[in-house]
Amino acid sequence: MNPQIQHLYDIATKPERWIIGLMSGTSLDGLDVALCRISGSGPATAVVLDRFTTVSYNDDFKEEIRTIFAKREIDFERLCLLNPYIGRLHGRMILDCLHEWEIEPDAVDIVASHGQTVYHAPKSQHRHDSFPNATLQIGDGDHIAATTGIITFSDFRQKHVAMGGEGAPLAVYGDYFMFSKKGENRILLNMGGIANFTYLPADEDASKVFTTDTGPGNTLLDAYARRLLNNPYDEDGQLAASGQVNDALLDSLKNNPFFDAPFPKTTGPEVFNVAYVEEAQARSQTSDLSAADLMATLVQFSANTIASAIRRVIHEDETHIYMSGGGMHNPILTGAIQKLLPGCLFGSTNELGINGDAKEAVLFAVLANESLAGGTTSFGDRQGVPTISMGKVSFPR
Ligand SMILES: Nc1ncnc2c1ncn2[C@@H]1O[C@H](COP(=O)(O)OP(=O)(O)OP(=O)(O)O)[C@@H](O)[C@H]1O
Ligand SMILES: CC(=O)N[C@H]1[C@@H]2OC[C@@H](O2)[C@@H](O)[C@@H]1O[C@H](C)C(=O)O
Repeated sequence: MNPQIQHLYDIATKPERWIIGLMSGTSLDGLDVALCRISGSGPATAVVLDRFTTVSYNDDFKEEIRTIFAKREIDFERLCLLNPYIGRLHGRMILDCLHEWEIEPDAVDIVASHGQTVYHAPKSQHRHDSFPNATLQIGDGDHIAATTGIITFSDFRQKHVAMGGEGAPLAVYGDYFMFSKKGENRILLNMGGIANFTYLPADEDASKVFTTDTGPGNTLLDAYARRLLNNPYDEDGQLAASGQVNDALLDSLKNNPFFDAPFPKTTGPEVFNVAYVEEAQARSQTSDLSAADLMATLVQFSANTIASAIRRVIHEDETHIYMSGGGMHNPILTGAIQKLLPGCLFGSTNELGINGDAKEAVLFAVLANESLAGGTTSFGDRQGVPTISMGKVSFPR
């Protein structure tokens, strides 16, 4: 037997695994690195988030990714070059984190890497009948494994697509395993570039849980913060707070079939981008709106679409909503959502033991753990939540 297979088997049978989860999201702010100690599997999964940091990307690198990100036409050579480049960069970032934490790489059992999404194309978006749902993440796992010497799981989304899903959202699996609670209806709301929520019913029935994207979270806010403020984001929603919501533009922004489509569904910055806003402005004759009013309207757009999606599944007051993702730090956004859902109890996943900024990186650690040591939970026979094991294995040598 290849000794690396034996090593993988030994990891799968350990009572506790050290797994580093990595997420590089649509906000392109940096690489989230979550060192987790995980025992058990399925609903018995227990996660201790031992260390967490976000390693910021420098401006040149962000610009480099933006040249190929969420665009229909790109420099194909750049895409090809960035695939190994990002893998190696993420590998080096892991080693730097471990050095800082004074942890030897061989103490870590597995790296679980999401990679960088460069294009997301569910059928509802690409509309080519003869092609399946599609999504593409780069930053190849072989390069992470070779750079760190740690067995790496990567490219988690393709199995979901292979089983008829859209490749996202995958949060349903991790949220169910980590945060489901008998007797309490829960909503886990993540506000990254794109917002999504997971519904966890009080009866803990796996065949009812799902996660759906709701539309933009911060992606439009960030795009306009770059344009209007020359900042990566509108810190604490300060610009938005100084403006007034424009109802004509808000209505025009909400005019998209994505919002009425059934759950679960996914989207991305391929749809919700500056061109989308400019078209909505042209339709509503609001192209000369002030920077502050535009930002206020964009925040309200995210808040309205998040709240109305959640309202479609909550039937009782006092549903607990646990927030995560960078949007939870924007008080104008969270304030608007709370106003739209007055009966709900708001908190963050920090209260459930997982730092909200780390939740998505932890998810990939949990998915790798499940592929190694679980795989027995059935999510029923439903579209969008296939019962699957995800991630491709890269050995270091
Ligand atoms: N203090 C703050 N005020 C306003 N916005 C903030 C603040 N802190 C973080 N954010 C927002 O959070 C974003 C980062 O969020 P996060 O890291 O969750 O996104 P992501 O993981 O890249 O996205 P996705 O989940 O869509 O892949 C920033 O770009 C910014 O918009
Ligand atoms: C294709 C892709 O990268 N989608 C991301 C993105 O960021 C948020 C939202 O859009 C979600 O669908 C997904 O990530 C999370 C981790 C998920 O799959 O659950």
